[in-house]
Amino acid sequence: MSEFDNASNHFIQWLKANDATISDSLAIKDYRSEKAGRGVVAIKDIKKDELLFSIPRKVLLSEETSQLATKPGMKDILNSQQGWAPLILCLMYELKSENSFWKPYLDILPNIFDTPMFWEEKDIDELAGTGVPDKIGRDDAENLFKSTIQPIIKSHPDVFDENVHNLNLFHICGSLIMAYSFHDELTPKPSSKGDEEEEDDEEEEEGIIAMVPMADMLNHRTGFNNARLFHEPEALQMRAIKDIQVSEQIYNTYGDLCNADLLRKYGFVDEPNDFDIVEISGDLVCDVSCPADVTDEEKDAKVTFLLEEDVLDDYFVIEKNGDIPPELIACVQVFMMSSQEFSIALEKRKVPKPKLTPSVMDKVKLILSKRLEQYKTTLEDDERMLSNADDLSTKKYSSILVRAGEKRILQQTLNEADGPKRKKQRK
Ligand SMILES: C[S@@+](CC[C@H](N)C(=O)[O-])C[C@H]1O[C@@H](n2cnc3c(N)ncnc32)[C@H](O)[C@@H]1O
Repeated sequence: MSEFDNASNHFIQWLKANDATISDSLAIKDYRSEKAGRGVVAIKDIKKDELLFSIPRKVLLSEETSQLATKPGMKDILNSQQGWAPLILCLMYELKSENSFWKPYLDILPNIFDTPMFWEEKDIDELAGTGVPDKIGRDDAENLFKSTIQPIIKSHPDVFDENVHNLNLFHICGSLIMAYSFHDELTPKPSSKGDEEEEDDEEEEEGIIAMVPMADMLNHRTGFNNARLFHEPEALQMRAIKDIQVSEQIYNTYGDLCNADLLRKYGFVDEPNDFDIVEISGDLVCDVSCPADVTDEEKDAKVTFLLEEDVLDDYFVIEKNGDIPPELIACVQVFMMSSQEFSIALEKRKVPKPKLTPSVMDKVKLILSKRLEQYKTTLEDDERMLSNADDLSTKKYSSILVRAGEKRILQQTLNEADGPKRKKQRK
């Protein structure tokens, strides 16, 4: 048996020895040939609602269960930290602890990732224009390490070794939490933490953030979700949500994610992906829509007004259906206003009803065209490269799929805008 399969078996035995139940209708499978690591496969037909496995909470790795919390002073430190910081500290500690309770689990987790966080500049450059580069957050992560994690590590040499518990390990743990963790809805966050100052939208979910061995062995494939994790009082239970045939892969869902987010968080993309979107920055909408002679003062006043009225955003999202968000239309209308019209709107504090008049439509089309110009290649270039996908590296292939997906939405929206019967906008 290969070392890879040995580690998987050891992990399953460890789970069972710690009161997890695992159906004999499934097995961990090596999907490395599909660049998907381990996954879970049905080895017998499975019926909808069937229990696939049940993981007792003592097996979850979190700030509630990690041995780190039992070290002098550590519980208070963990309780005082927000967001991912407590779990990052626990994971850093457990990963480097030879006698960790979770060793059979930690042994099967990766320490190399395909996410753009670890890409070289030249590879990230392939994503220019897409929603990915601005959200990689390498600097934010390193600031968290320097400002919060490293001081705790340095001031506790009895527990941590700053040469071992270093930035590299921090990045590994951050990536694991990004791609593997769950929110355990029924275990509340420790009480000393407010909900304020959360770092990321991931943290808005209820409950404590935890690593859930086995639940995180399921891969994701857009449109193929056939299992779901249920948070029961006694355990976390993965159940089939559809009939699953023998030899089919069992897929959890990581959410309704566009390819940009799948790549950024998980390092892979799906084709086709019905959840693809394209983002248009509020800045672009403002720059294109304001009259050429507008003063900076008036532009700022319009921006402030639209922000206060909750209409302007950092980004507007166009989904695959090509609907132009009504908020974007309203912003265009306000930016296009003359000084006099804007004074009246400001006085009445009234944002106009979104209406795609021909002049507004012209601006929207210009916004879409300018947005397309933000990419370094055309959609035709991308389609040509995708037709010779065998010649492409995985990074390049994923990047082209992300940018082509966005451009297709832009192009289709533009085509529809030019068409004789534009769909009625949703209100
Ligand atoms: C929650 S883990 C799933 C288990 C993982 N395959 C493993 O071997 O540890 C999430 C990671 O699995 C991989 N993955 C999941 N679904 C995938 C897919 N459809 N294609 C490629 N990789 C996938 C990605 O590396 C992702 O970051």
